[in-house]
Amino acid sequence: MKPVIALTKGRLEKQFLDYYQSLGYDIAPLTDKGRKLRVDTDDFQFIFAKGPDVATYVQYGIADLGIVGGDILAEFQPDVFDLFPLPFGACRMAVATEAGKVWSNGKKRIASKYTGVTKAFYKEKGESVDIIKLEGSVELAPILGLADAIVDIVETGNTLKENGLVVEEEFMQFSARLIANRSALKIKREALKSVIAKLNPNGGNTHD
Ligand SMILES: Nc1ncnc2c1ncn2[C@@H]1O[C@H](COP(=O)(O)OP(=O)(O)OP(=O)(O)O)[C@@H](O)[C@H]1O
Ligand SMILES: O=P(O)(O)OC[C@H]1O[C@H](OP(=O)(O)OP(=O)(O)O)[C@H](O)[C@@H]1O
Repeated sequence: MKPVIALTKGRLEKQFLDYYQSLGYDIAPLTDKGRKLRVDTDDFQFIFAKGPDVATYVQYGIADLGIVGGDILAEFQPDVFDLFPLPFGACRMAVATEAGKVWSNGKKRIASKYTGVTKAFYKEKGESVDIIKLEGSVELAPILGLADAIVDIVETGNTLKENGLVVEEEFMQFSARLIANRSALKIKREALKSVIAKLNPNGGNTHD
């Protein structure tokens, strides 16, 4: 049985494919897959899913390995083994507000896709806030008056800038990560060891 890798669809998928190709793997079966969500290559079976679902497939052992953003691990804290960072998908978690925002004395309203991270961040600060969950385009919330600020990931800063927002505080840094199912690491140790080493940007020194 080939190892099963769950890959986050979209942005990380594209960046992973470049990385995977740079390691000498043939990416043709993965780029020519059409709408298929499960693809076999000579080395692996790949499944394509949204980030939080990648973590779920790995946690439940459907996938042996997963490629997922560190932001997803911070938000959902799945029970998986976090092997090592991969050299793509770099971004930061930040609080952002409208430029020149004047804070009132009331309880702040914070909009975010990352409600778990947001809650933990303000708890650590000892500040009580109202958190509003959004699914995307969170930069709209302060502009339209839904929230005082957002907590979101920032890469280039272009989305904030083009929407008149500025970073107030950055508090976490992420990249894509290789994660593994905990029991697969033990049971399929021999089969997984060499592929994990091959996917390791540091040449396999991290996990034995
Ligand atoms: N601007 C960004 N720069 C770098 N990494 C990002 C950026 N946006 C997202 N990521 C990373 O890529 C992962 C997947 O993001 P992506 O935008 O492809 O999916 P998504 O957030 O589910 O959005 P969508 O609903 O549009 O698919 C995130 O979990 C994060 O780790
Ligand atoms: O700093 P930047 O390089 O501009 O990147 C940051 C943007 O990228 C992500 O959004 P995404 O494109 O995933 O869309 P979403 O709003 O639907 O989550 C994130 O939520 C920011 O909006």
